[in-house]
Amino acid sequence: MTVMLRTQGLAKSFTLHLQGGLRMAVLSGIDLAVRAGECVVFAGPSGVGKTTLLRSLYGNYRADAGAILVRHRGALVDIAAAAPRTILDVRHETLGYVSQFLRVVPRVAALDVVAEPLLGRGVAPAVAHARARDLLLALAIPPRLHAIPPATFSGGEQQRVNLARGFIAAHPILLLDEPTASLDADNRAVVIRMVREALARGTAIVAICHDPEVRDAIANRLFVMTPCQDAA
Ligand SMILES: Nc1ncnc2c1ncn2[C@@H]1O[C@H](COP(=O)(O)OP(=O)(O)OP(=O)(O)O)[C@@H](O)[C@H]1O
Repeated sequence: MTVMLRTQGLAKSFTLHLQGGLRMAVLSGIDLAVRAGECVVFAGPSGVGKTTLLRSLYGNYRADAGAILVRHRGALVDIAAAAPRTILDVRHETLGYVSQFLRVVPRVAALDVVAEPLLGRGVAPAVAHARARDLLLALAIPPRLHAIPPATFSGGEQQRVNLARGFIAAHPILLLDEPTASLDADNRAVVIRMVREALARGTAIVAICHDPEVRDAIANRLFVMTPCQDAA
């Protein structure tokens, strides 16, 4: 299958300004390849750099060295070297990210929060809202909550709104940060089904997932990380 995402020699360190500019190496020599229809889950001890790697893949952190190649409109774009405008373009069309927590926009109803990625692609509002409604219902968000801004929702409800928003645009590559952390068993099962359906459509998925049951259910492969050799 086509490689959708590949890193080559990726390195990332943080500069600790409050510690006199001390540099802390977190990632070095990371070579990762993820194919269409494959789910790779990061594994390794707490603090090894799983979140740092996921955020780097999304372009949130600037890499110190190496490449992050993403298949975008049939060509490979290096996220590590791309201009901000290009990164936004890649995120819009190709690279989705579902964080653990919903970034709540004040006064925007849950239904609109979920429909927004489709509306941004020019999908007709009736179609986008119908799809958003279906996803919210599948994730057990009842209709009475659809018109309410999610600011007051429970942690689990917010996470499910976030998942619905993350899955609605069917990005070819999806980065998932603890997609089931606040969910009960029924909703975990729904998320597992959504991930498997996305994989069957050919989506390439990279995930951080501490729940062993969910991990076993979605992972085709573990990417085992070990503490950076350069770390002090
Ligand atoms: N913005 C930052 N500035 C400075 N140090 C950071 C920053 N983000 C992460 N770190 C450090 O980088 C290391 C890796 O953190 P990261 O959150 O990537 O680990 P993780 O493997 O995701 O851990 P966990 O499984 O506990 O969530 C940690 O030592 C952390 O303190």
